[in-house]
Order: sequence, then structure tokens, then C-alpha cells
Amino acid sequence: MARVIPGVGVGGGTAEGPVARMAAPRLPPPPRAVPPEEAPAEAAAVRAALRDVAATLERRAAPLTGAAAEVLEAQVMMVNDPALADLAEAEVRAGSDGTRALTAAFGSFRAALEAAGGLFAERVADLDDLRDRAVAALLGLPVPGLPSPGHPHVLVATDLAPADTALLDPEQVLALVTEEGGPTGHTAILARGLGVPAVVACPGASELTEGQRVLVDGGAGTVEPDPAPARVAEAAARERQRRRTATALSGPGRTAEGHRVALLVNVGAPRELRAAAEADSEGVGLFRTEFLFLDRAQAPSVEEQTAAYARVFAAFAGRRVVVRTLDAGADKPLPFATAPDEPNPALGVRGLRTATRDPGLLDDQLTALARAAEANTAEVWVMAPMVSLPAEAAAFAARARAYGLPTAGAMVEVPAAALRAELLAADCDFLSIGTNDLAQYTFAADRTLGGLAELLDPWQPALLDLVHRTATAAGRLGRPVGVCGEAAADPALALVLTGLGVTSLSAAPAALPGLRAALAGHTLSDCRELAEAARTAPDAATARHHVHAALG
Ligand SMILES: C=C(OP(=O)(O)O)C(=O)O
Ligand SMILES: [Mg+2]
Repeated sequence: MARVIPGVGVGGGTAEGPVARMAAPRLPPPPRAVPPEEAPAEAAAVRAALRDVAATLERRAAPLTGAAAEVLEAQVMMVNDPALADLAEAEVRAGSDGTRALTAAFGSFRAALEAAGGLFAERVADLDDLRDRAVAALLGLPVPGLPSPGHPHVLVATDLAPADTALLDPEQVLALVTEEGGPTGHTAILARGLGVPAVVACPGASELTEGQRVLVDGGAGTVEPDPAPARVAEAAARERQRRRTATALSGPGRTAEGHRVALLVNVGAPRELRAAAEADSEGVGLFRTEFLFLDRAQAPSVEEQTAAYARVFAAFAGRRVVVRTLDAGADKPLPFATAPDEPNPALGVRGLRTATRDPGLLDDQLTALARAAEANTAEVWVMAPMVSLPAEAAAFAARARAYGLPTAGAMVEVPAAALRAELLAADCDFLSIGTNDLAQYTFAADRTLGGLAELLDPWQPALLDLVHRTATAAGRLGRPVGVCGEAAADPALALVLTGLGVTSLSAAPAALPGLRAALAGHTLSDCRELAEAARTAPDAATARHHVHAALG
């Protein structure tokens, strides 16, 4: 039996090639005291280094689109923050050399982000990357970053900074393996967007050496070092077949006997709109509206919102667009919608709860959505995030309908909502399961922590139990029930979700061909058997293993 290193698979597909490792960070030079007369020159060098990093990242962002460009632009904003340069200069004036000053300045930003928790805490890795780049620029050293061995390779890293992930060249990077990172983290999301097989949360990858050949299976979540030629040939044949099947099919998702499972795309930013609209999909299963509210002091006006929503509806003319109303708080804090001092923001006033505190925000959004829907032919559905109680779902649906938005639903992201799904579904037109948050709240595990990847694994049977309960309840009332979390992008898991009763899957556009092919190759009764095998497994790894073994 070949030796395999286990991790969490992302993106499906297999690839084989030589390892290229990210270089370990260099040791900083010994500290040096800066006398007051040298401080102005040192401070100027520090500021120049920060500008240099911003300019480099801006140049890299320029030709990019989509999530990659978004990630780099966020990095540029962080490094351009005047408070960061001021802090570093204050350190220099207190006697620190440039390297120490930059390290201290980034360190205090880092501490603030860590304290904020949620998505902010995830950005700690971004800050560390920016610090390393700024120090390299200051010292005139090569910038740490992606290896470029000059041939296609399997990239192996402790974790990837968003700036690195955004620059991955799918022509050169055959697969991605990271020791850290979770199934819903930025590396996983971008790897799926690129269509590159990836295995994250794979601590055993630390033993892989430069140039060593490995076989990466993004479906099974395994890395096989020094695979036998027969294993490589077999995996390559499987991969060719997978790609052939994926590209040969088109049109609505359906199982082998024709049971319909709608295939939809997730849209989170205007840059993603073109690729999303061009994808062969039945519409949008999750339109995250937060992009319009982020990085500003006040909520956008009704007019601005109407125009932004209308652009999305126009791109999906005649197709379904499921809009999620503002999901502020926790990993998406907004100064005008969420309190800055909640001790535990993931459990605080977030999602639909912000509408109770400030009903005007939701009213404005519903007004804008209704106006944009009125002027377009897209079939607009609206849903609320972070619903916990049936009464919340009922109130939201009534409010949306009062604004002229007839199809209103609730996201199931909290175990309480899944447990009472029948009551939720009774007052709504549809349900949509957000497996990213549902995993976080089911396992009391911060979704941004790579170290908790096992708990956040969407193959966890307890999570599948909640999906089953939700889908069964919605099915009993004849309500559509979708999955729009990252779980929906995994073709094997998609079969399980279908078997559990889910009626639509929403994922990154690159994931759709794989989902369509997986569905076409299996009947609903196959899916139900796979679902049963997964749900009755003792743990996530066994669930995944049972299903992959059954799929051959
Ligand atoms: C789709 C989801 O919403 P988000 O990832 O935006 O929180 C989810 O929680 O699964
Ligand atoms: Mg969510």
C-alpha cells in the first residue's frame, strides 16, 4: 500500500509533479541602535520601503481580475495605511533600526487584528507577508515569495499569503499543498477559483523535499510521495477522463436519470461578475452584497445600491439571482453596522441581527433590491444571513415581500435554524445552507483558524446530519434548499448533499463542470447511498474515505 500524507482536499482533481517549496523566511540582521542624527534618514528609508511594497503589489494587481486582484488591492490598502508608516517612524525616532521599526509597527497592527478575531484575524498572515516584503525592500534583499523553478511544479508551503495565492500561475503550478490553512480559508477559495487541485491542513507536507515527486489528490485530500509509475499513469488517466467528462457536458445539473439539481455560481465582488455570468449556470446561488458596504464610513445610498444590484441582475438576465442581504459583523465588521467592542463578535450582533439594531439599513437594501429587480428580468430571490429563530425568518420574509420582493428565504448557518428548519421553511419560500458558518457554529470552531481544519471539515457527519435535517424539512414542504458554502464545490460531497435532499449547489464558476459531471454519472439513489455512508461514518476522514472508495 502506497504511503500517503493526509490533509484536507480542495478543488478535486489530481496532479503529479516535482515539489517546489516556498523559501523559509530569512533571519533578520542583529539589532542596531540608531542615533538621533541618523533617525530622519532611517525613517525616510522605512517610508520608502513601504511605498516600494505598495507599488510592487499595485503593478502585480494591474493585469489581474477577479479574486486575485481584490486580494492584492486589499494588501495595497493595508501597506498604504498612514498610521503604519507613522508608527514605524515613531519607533525609529525612539532609537530602533528600520527592520525593528517595521517589525514593531506591523506587530502592533497584527495584535489589533488578532484581538478583533474573525476575518480580521485571518488577515494576520497578510500582514506578516507585508512585513517580510517591507523588510526585504528596506535591506535590498530579494522579496520572499513564490519559487519559480522554471518548470511545472507542485507548490508546497507552510501557508500561502493571499498575495502569493493571487499570483499563482495555473500553467506552472500543477497543485498546491499547504501545511496549514483550512477548507474555507483564502488559499482554498482561490485554489478552487483557479481550478488547481489542492490539499491544505497537511502538516506531514513539512517532510517533502525540493524536487521530490508527489501525487496530489485534491478529491481525496492526500499527497503521495514518490508514487510508483503505475499509480501516476492510473491517476493521469483518471484525470484525463475527469476533464473530458467535465467539459463534454453542459446545461442544467441533473443526475444520471434526470433528477434536477440546479448549478449556480457564488458572486462576491463586481470583478467576479463577468466570469460568473459567462459560466454555464442557472444563475447566482449566493450574491454576497457586503462588497458594497466594506471600507467606508457610511452605508451606500439607496441609489448607489440600486445601480450596483442592477448591474448584477442585468448580467444574469432571465436567470435566478439569490441575493443575500448584508451580512455584517464577525468576519465582516462595518463601522456603521456593528459594535466595535463586542467581546465575541462571531456570537454577537451580526447578519440579520444588525437589522434589529438598525432597521433602516435593511429597509434601504430591500428598497434598492426591489427597484433593481423591477427594472430587470433576472428572477430575484432574497435571503437573510445568520437566521437563528423561525420568527426572524418569518419577519424577514414578510418585510421582503412588503417591498415587492416575492421570493424570500433564510440561510441556515446556525444549528438552531437547522434543528427548526421545518418552522423556518414554513414561512419562507426557500432555504440556503451556509456550510462555512454552520460548521463554525456546530463545532464551536473559529472558521478562520487553520489549526481547527479538522473540525471545520465539511465532511463531518454531524454537519451532514444538520444538512439532512434541513433538506428533509424543506423537502416535506416542497421548498427548494440549496448549499452555498464551500462544501458545494467538492464534487464527491456534492453527491452526498444531493443524496441528503439538497436541490441546488452554488460554488465558484470553475467548480461547476466538475459538479455537473459528478451528478451526470450517478443516480439519485446512488447519491442517497453515498449520503448514508457519509452520515453514518464515525468521523469526517472515514466519511470522505467511504465515499471516495465507493466512487472508485
Ligand atoms: C456561504 C456562507 O456565507 P459566508 O461564507 O459569506 O459567511 C457560509 O457561511 O457558508
Ligand atoms: Mg455565512
